[in-house]
Amino acid sequence: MLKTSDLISSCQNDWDAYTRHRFVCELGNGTLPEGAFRHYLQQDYLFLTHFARAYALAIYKCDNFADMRYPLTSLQGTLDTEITLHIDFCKKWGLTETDMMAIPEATGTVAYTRLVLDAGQSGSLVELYAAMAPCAIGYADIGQWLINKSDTVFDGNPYREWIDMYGNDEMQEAGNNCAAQLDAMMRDIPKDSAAANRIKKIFRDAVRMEIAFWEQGYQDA
Ligand SMILES: Cc1ncc(C[n+]2csc(CCO)c2C)c(N)n1
Repeated sequence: MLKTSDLISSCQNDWDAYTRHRFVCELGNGTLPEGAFRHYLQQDYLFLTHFARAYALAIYKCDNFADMRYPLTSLQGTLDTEITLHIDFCKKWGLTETDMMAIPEATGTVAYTRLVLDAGQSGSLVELYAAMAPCAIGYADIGQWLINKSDTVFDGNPYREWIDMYGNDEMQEAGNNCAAQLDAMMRDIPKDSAAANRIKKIFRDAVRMEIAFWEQGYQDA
């Protein structure tokens, strides 16, 4: 039966390009140009707005109370942890929340978020989760990798809070829960079925969007 690990291995090159991207390495050793990080943060604020809507859409698509708990908890995590940290970060970098709301969405932000929302609107709940999974699983993987990487700089790294947030236990748990939820939903889908191929394509497209999201930080800064 189809598993999250199959989705990753079916696009391993793209997965590695996403989770080991130059942007990630430069965050880790503190050499990322400030403009690239500022641009990323601004766009990520807008990204998270739509990602929160996608969790709300997942709640809408659930047909029982028990299933609603997973997207509800994730939505709360996004609002309470990630968005709060972004707002604090932005203040530190001289941007208010009003400034951030007024910034136009970059094309990569529009492309990624609308791809996720379209997967949910036009597809099933499992397809929506497949589009959302690279986000939580990938960032947990990145956070843990950076925390353990020998050349990661902690003291004096301007991006340290970012590393600490994505490397902490709560994020690891969020990544594991996301994979477990997806595994449970794909339990009855045979590996080489048409349904499996559709899910693999959605997952891979979202991974490609994550790569483009890192890239746009450099291009538009
Ligand atoms: C482009 C982009 N991709 C992934 C994340 C990480 N992230 C967003 S929502 C969420 C789930 C738990 O809150 C996680 C881990 C990000 N911030 N920006």
